[in-house]
Amino acid sequence: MKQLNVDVAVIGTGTAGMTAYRAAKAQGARTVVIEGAHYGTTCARVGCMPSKLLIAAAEAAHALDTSAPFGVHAGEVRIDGPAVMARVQRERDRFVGFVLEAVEAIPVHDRLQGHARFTGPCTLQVDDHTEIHAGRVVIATGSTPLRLPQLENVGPGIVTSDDVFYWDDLPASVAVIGTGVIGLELGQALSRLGVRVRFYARGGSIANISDPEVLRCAARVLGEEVDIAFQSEIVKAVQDGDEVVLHVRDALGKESSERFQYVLMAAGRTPNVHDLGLELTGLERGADGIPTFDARTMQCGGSHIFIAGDANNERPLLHDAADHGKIAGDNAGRYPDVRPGLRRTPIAVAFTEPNIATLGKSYRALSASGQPKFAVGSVSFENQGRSRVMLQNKGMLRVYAEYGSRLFLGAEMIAPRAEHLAHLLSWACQMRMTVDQMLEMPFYHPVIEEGVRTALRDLATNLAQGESSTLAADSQPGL
Ligand SMILES: Cc1cc2nc3c(=O)[nH]c(=O)nc-3n(C[C@H](O)[C@H](O)[C@H](O)COP(=O)(O)OP(=O)(O)OC[C@H]3O[C@@H](n4cnc5c(N)ncnc54)[C@H](O)[C@@H]3O)c2cc1C
Ligand SMILES: NC(=O)c1ccc[n+]([C@@H]2O[C@H](COP(=O)([O-])OP(=O)(O)OC[C@H]3O[C@@H](n4cnc5c(N)ncnc54)[C@H](O)[C@@H]3O)[C@@H](O)[C@H]2O)c1
Repeated sequence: MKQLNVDVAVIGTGTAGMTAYRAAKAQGARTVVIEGAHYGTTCARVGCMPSKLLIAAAEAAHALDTSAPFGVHAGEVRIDGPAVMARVQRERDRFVGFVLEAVEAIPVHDRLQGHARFTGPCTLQVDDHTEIHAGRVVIATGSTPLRLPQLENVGPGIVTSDDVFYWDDLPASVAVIGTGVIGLELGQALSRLGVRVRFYARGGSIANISDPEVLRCAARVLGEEVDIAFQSEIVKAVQDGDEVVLHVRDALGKESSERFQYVLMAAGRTPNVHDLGLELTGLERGADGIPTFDARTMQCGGSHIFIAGDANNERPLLHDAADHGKIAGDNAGRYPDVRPGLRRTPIAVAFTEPNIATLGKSYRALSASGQPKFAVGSVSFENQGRSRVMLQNKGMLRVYAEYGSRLFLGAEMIAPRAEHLAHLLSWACQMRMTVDQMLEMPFYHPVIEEGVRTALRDLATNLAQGESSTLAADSQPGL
C-alpha cells in the first residue's frame, strides 16, 4: 500500500472540502483532498443548481397559466418534458464543468480518489491503495438522502433528489414524501410542469418555519395550489410494472393506497459520518454520530480533526458549507493556533412560490423556555400594494425584536420574493440594527419592501406597549 505523509488531509471535494483545501494550502500546509465518488459537488450536480433550473422552467409555465386575470391569454400551453429536462441537464453540466475546472487546477499529487476511513486518530486509509499519515484532518463528507425503511428494496419507482435531475422526461405522477425544503421545491415545480403531485407529510411542518402564524399561512397558501396530505404515515409501497402503489395511513388510522409513477423520498438528509471509522479517532460523538465540534472554529473537541459542511449538520446550506470549509481549512492549516472564524447571521430560503424564508433567531429558539419575552410585528401580503399589482399577494411576514434594547432579532415569512426580503433583514440583523434604525432607512414606492416597513412599524408599536402586552400565543413554540 502506498504511504503518504501530509500536514492536512481533507475528506470530500464538495463545497466545504474544496474551500478547506484552498484555505489550508494558503496557510502553507502540505494538503491533499480525497474524493470517494464524483467530482462536481452536490450543489452543482444534484442540489442547488439543477433544482433552481427545474423551478425556473416551472415559473415560466406558471406565468402562462396565470396570465388570464391580466387580460393576457397565452393559448394552449404545451410542456415539452424532454426539452425541460434537457435544459436542466445542459445547464447543470455547465455548472458542474466550472467545478471540474477548479478540481483540475489542483495539482495531481494533491488529489486522491477513493473512500477514506480513519484507521487511527492520525491515519486514513483510502480504498485499499493508500495509507495517509495526516497531522490534521478536515471531514467534509456532505450528506445523503434519508431512506425510509418502508420504501427500501421496492423497485425503480422509489427515487430521491439524486435521481430526479437525470430523468429524460417529466413523469406522469409523483408522490412526494416530506414537506421539507427539497420536497416542496421539487414537488411544486413538477406540479407546475403538469405532473400530478401529491405530498405526504408526517406531521404539520413546512420547510423550516417554526412560527405558528406563518406556518398556518403557509399551509393555507401552498394548499391552495398543491395537494398536501398532512399527518400521513407511509405504510409500504409495492412496485407494479411502471408504477408504485403507495399505502398510506391518515391521522384517523384509515389506510388507503394510490398509484404513482415515482415516489420521491424527501424526508431529510443524513450526514455522511457513519462509514468513516470515527470510532477509531477517540472523538466524542453525539447521538447522531457527529463528533462534538465548536461552530466557531469547526474543531472537534480539542483535537486535530475539524468538520465542515453538511457533515456537521449545523446549517446544511451552501453558503454555510463554504464558510465552514474556510474556517476548518484555515485552522487545520495553522493548527494548533486555532481561531474563531466569521459566522454570519443565519438565513435560509426555500425557492417555493411564494418563497419561504427564515433569518436570525427563529421563533422556536426565541420561544424556548428560559428565554426572555420578545416582541412580534407582522404583515399580511394579501393587501400589500405591489404584491397585489403583480397578483402575488399571498403570504405573511413576522418580525421579532428584543424589549428594552429594541434590537431586531429575526424573522420568518412566506412572501412574494422573500429571497430578497430575507437578505435585507439578515443584513440588518447582522449589523445589530434596532427596529428604529431600520425604519430610518429608505423605502421606495411601490415595492414589496413596503410590506417589511409595515411589519416593522407594527413591531415598533408592540415594543412600545411593553412586555406585559405579549400574547400567550406568542410565547408558544411553533410546531
Ligand atoms: C436538491 C437539493 C437542493 C439544494 N438547494 C440548495 C439551495 O438552493 N441553497 C443552498 O444553500 N443549499 C442547497 N442545498 C444544500 C447544499 O447543496 C449543501 O448544503 C452543500 O452542497 C453541502 O456541501 P458539502 O461540501 O458539505 O457536501 P458535498 O458537496 O456533498 O460534498 C461531500 C463530498 O464528500 C465525498 N465523500 C463522502 N464521504 C467520503 C469518504 N469517506 N471519502 C471520500 N470522499 C467522501 C462525497 O462523495 C462528496 O463529493 C440543496 C441540496 C439538495 C440535495
Ligand atoms: N433552498 C435551499 O436552501 C435548499 C433546498 C433544498 C435543500 N436544502 C437543504 O437540504 C436539507 C435537506 O432537505 P430536506 O427537504 O430533505 O429535509 P428537511 O429536514 O427540510 O425536511 C424533511 C421533511 O421530511 C419529513 N419527514 C421526515 N421523516 C419522515 C417520515 N418518516 N415520513 C414522512 N415524512 C418524513 C419531515 O417532517 C420534513 O417535512 C435542508 O435542510 C436544507 O438545508 C436547502
